[in-house]
Amino acid sequence: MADVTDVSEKVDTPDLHTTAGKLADLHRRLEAAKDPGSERARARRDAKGLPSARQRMHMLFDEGTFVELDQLAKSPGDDKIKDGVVIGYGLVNGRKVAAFSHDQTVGAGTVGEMFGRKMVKLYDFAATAGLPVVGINDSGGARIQDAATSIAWYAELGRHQDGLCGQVPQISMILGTCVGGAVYAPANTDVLVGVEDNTYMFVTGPEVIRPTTGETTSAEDLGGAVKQATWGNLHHVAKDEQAAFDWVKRYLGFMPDSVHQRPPLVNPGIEPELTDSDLSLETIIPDADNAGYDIHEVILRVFDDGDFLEYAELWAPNIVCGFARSDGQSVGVVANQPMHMAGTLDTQASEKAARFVRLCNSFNIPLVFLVDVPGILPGVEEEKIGTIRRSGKFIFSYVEAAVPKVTIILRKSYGGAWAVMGSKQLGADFVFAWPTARLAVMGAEGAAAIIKRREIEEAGENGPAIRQAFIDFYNQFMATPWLAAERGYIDGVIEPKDTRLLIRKCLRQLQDKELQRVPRRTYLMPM
Ligand SMILES: CCC(=O)SCCNC(=O)CCNC(=O)[C@H](O)C(C)(C)COP(=O)(O)OP(=O)(O)OC[C@H]1O[C@@H](n2cnc3c(N)ncnc32)[C@H](O)[C@@H]1OP(=O)(O)O
Repeated sequence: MADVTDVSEKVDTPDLHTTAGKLADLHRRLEAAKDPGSERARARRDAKGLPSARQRMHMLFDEGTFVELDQLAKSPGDDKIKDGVVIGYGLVNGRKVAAFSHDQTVGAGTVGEMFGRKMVKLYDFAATAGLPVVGINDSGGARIQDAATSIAWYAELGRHQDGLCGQVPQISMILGTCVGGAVYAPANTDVLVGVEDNTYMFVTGPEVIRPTTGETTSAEDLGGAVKQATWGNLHHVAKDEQAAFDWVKRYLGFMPDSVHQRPPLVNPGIEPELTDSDLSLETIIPDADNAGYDIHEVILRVFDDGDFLEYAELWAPNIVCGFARSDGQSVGVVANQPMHMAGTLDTQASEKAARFVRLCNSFNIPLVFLVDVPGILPGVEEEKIGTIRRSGKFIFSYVEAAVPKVTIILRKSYGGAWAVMGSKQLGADFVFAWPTARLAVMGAEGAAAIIKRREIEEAGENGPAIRQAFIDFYNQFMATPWLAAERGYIDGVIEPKDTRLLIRKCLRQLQDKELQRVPRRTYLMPM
C-alpha cells in the first residue's frame, strides 16, 4: 500500500488541470505534513501517551488561533515533507506569541537544514514583530547524518537567537530528552520549564559518557527534571505537560510583549484599604530571633490577591524569587526564606537572585526585596566553588538594574548580606524597616564571640553571664532599625500592616523612573 506521507507517490495523483484537483493536491500535501515522522517513532510516542509536536502547539495557543508557517518545508533531496520542527504564531490568553515545537518522531527532532531555516525565520519574525517566543524542546541536538550542515545551522541559530535576548521574553519548555545544542540553546533563554516524568537534559547522554569517560549513569541521574531544577538549570517542574503549559501562560501574564511595552495591568485598584490580611502581618515575626517562619506567608499578604508565581523554587530555596502584582502591576520579588538555612545567602542563592534580578530588569519589572538574612554562608566548600567571583554577580546585577527598587527589612539584615539585599546604598529607591528589624554587622552571638572573646575568657566562671549581658545589650540597642533610621541609611520604620499599601505608593511614585547610565560596550559581570 502507498505511504500517504510520500508526496512523490504518483498513485491517486489528482487532476492538476482542474481547481478541484489542485485543492485536492493541497489537502493531500497538508495531510502528509501533519504528523510526518516514521511509523515506528509515532507508535513509540503514542505508546508513551505523548502529544505530537503540533498537538503541543494547540495546547499552548488559544483555540483556533495557531497559524503554522513553512508547513510544507522539505529538505533538499528528501522524498517526504518533513523536518524536525513545527513553527508558527497565535494568541496566548489573547496576546500574540510566536512558538516552535520539535518533532521527536523526525530524526529525534534533530537539526537539519530546513529545521535551521525555519527557526531563523521564526526568530527574525519574533524580533521584528516584538513577540515572546515559546520553545517546545524535544530534540537530540545536531543531526549526525547532516554533519557540517547541522552544526552550521546551530551556530546560525545562536546568532539569530541573540537578537531576541533581552528584547522579547523567551521561554523554553523541555518536554522530552534534550541533548547537546538542544540544551545549550534553551539555556540561553529567560526561563526553562520541565515535567516530572519526561524531562531529561544533558550536554552528552549516558550512551556517549560510558565509552568516553567510563562512567555509568542513567538519564534520570544525569539530567532528570528534579535534579536539573535543583542545580538551577530548570526554573519550574510541572507534574505533567498540561500543568507546564498552564505555568507558561501564567508566566507570560507577568511579562510584556517586548522591552518596548509594559506588562499588562491586572485588576488595578483592588483592596485599596487595610484588610484583615494586612493586620495579620503584625504577628507574623516570631518573638524568638532564631525561630523560623515561612516567607511565603508574607509574600502572599503584601501583594495583590495572593497571586505569586515562584521562579526556580527547587534551586537554592533559602532565597525565594518570583512574580507578583502590586496594584495590578507586575513586580519581581526577592525574599530570604528563614525556613531554609535560616535564609543565609550562599553562592547558589546569590546566583539565583542575580539571574532573577537581571530578568526583571530586562523587562521593566520593578523589584521588591523582603529581607530577613542572617548573613553570608561561611565555609571551606563555599570558598572552593568560587563564591567570591560567583556571588559577586548579585551585587553587580542589583546595581545594574534600572527599574524601580523597593526594600522592606522584616527582621535580620546583617553584614555583607545587608548591603547586597537591596540596601539603599546599593541603589534601592526606598528602604523601609519593620520595628522587628535588626540591622548590624552580624548577629549578637557572633559579635560576642569576636569583640568580647578575651573579656569572656578572662572572666572565668562569670564568662557566660558577661556574654549574655552583651548579647542582651546588643540586641536591645545595636541590632535594631533605629540607628539606621536616625542616620538616614533607611527611609523609615513602618508598621507591618502598612506594607502592602506602602509598596503600592512607592511604585506609583517611581513609575516614570529613568536612570541615565554611561554607555559601555559590555558589562564586565564576574562570571
Ligand atoms: C550542537 C552539537 C550537538 O548537538 S551534539 C549532540 C548530538 N546528539 C546526541 O549525541 C544525541 C544522540 N541521541 C540520543 O541520545 C538519543 O537518540 C535520544 C535523542 C535521547 C533519543 O533517544 P530515544 O528516544 O531512545 O530514541 P532513539 O535513540 O531510538 O532515536 C530515535 C531515532 O532518532 C535517531 N537519532 C537520535 N539522535 C540522533 C542524532 N543526533 N542525529 C540523527 N539521528 C538521531 C536514531 O538513530 C533513531 O533513528 P531510527 O528511528 O532508528 O531510524
